[in-house]
Amino acid sequence: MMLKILSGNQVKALDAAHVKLKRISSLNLMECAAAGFIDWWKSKNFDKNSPIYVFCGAGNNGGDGFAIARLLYQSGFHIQVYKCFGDATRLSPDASINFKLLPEEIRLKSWQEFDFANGGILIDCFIGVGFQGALRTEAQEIISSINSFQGKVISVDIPSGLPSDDMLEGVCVKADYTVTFAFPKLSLLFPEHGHYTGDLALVDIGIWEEEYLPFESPYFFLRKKDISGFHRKYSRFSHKGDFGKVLITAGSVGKMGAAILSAKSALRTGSGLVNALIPESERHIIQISVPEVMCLFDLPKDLTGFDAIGIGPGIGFEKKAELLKSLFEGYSNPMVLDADAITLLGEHPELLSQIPKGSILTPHLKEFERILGKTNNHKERLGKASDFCKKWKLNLVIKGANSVICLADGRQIFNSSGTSYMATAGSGDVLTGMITSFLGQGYSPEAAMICGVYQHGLAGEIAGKGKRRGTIASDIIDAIPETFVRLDIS
Ligand SMILES: NC(=O)C1=CN([C@@H]2O[C@H](COP(=O)(O)OP(=O)(O)OC[C@H]3O[C@@H](n4cnc5c(N)ncnc54)[C@H](O)[C@@H]3O)[C@@H](O)[C@H]2O)[C@@H](O)CC1
Ligand SMILES: Nc1ncnc2c1ncn2[C@@H]1O[C@H](COP(=O)(O)OP(=O)(O)O)[C@@H](O)[C@H]1O
Ligand SMILES: [K+]
Repeated sequence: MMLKILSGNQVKALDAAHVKLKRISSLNLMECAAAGFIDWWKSKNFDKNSPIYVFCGAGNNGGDGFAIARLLYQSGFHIQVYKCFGDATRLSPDASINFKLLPEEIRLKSWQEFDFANGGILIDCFIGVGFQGALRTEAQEIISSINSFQGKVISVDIPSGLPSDDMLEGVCVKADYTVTFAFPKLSLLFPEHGHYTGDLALVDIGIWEEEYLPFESPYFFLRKKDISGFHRKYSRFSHKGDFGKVLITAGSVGKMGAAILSAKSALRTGSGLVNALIPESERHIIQISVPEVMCLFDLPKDLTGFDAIGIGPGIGFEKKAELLKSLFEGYSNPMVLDADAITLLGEHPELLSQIPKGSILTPHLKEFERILGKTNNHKERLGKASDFCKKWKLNLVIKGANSVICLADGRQIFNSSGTSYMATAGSGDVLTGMITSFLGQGYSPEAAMICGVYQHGLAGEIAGKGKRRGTIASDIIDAIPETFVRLDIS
């Protein structure tokens, strides 16, 4: 089971059902959230001498803030709590109890008394998923002031002012870190909001995935623990035929790197046999750099012997629409379409209906526009992707941070692995090779995308750890085998 991403409106009902099931109080759950935050805090090793300012609203997000302030105070940190509400405001019941539990020494001052030129750490517990309507004037002022703070800002559950399921319209807190509870709120995964959310951490507050079952949502969050269930098991007697024979159609004059990267990635992901369809004039470069790959110079008449086909990286455009057509005519199993193949589909929409059902298209945002048209934002993009997948019975991987796997049945799965060090030429070619390889090993399109996308991100993390912005696509390939080790996949 994968973690469901619910809407902000569903959170109250989820919490209420959880509290009932576990026979605890909502106050216990708030304490659990605060304790989870403290665990994350400890993992960060923030400077013990740094002053900490906790900005609290009157709702349960503020309640989290009071509890966090108490726990940090007990651990010896220098805390001051600031209230973002007037004296006459009634606190939510749990916030009120946590307010009363605050030690006398760190009792509240009003946010207006705070000098935003201060340094240190500001914990933003002003507004959480209970944000509704348009921000009131004072709230706008508070948020703009928080954004003028010179130190680090940590938002609890969600940056205050960011709607949990929609695009930001007004102002919201710009956080360096967002520590969110139970599941990532949908809007935290939109690229447009990256500037506001900062680094994202997910804190488990003890709600099991089964407890999400009664709640409808097409969105899921893919984590490390989900991956092994999608993998095939091999036996001692497995032979190379069991690991699949794939065809990678990639590269052209001047772009043979794309073919090398995709083909090598397929091998490193476990394919038994990798054939590359390339221009004959370019054979030396690939045969020298990846001797394990066999080269073809013309599309074979019979394609049925291939367990999977991946097409697109660096193929160029000359006569390639015809190539796509021939592939679609000669092959009826799901294939992987990337890069130039996607651009060609944008120019030849009449080909969309001929793509084998269940195939996987892996566009980055620009390529996405070429087949699905312009979108104003990620929310709209997800909607268009869902309609497209259902209409054509195809799957999409919308690439980027938190790549989204869009399935033909409408489910959309956000990936959690990866690093910005992967924003480097050729890393998409690596993904094409990996997904094609899993498809060829007999994985369903869903399993191939899930394992491919997650492990691609994990390989990027492994490669990026030591090489940071010096990471190149070949480093990601070199790290693929280590991903099987980390996931304990034999
Ligand atoms: N038992 C629970 O329900 C739990 C809730 N938790 C926390 O509770 C939060 C949700 O709490 P609530 O539902 O009380 O809501 P919030 O505390 O997120 O939001 C309500 C507060 O925001 C203000 N606000 C809302 N819309 C506004 C607007 N347009 N302009 C200005 N101010 C506005 C309200 O006046 C109120 O003070 C979560 O984000 C999470 O941080 C966690 O403690 C986990 C357990
Ligand atoms: N900031 C990021 N965080 C995580 N992954 C990223 C990030 N930027 C890029 N990636 C990943 O790197 C790959 C880039 O693919 P693509 O844009 O096709 O590159 P190229 O065309 O150079 O091969 C995608 O899989 C994408 O998810
Ligand atoms: K907040």
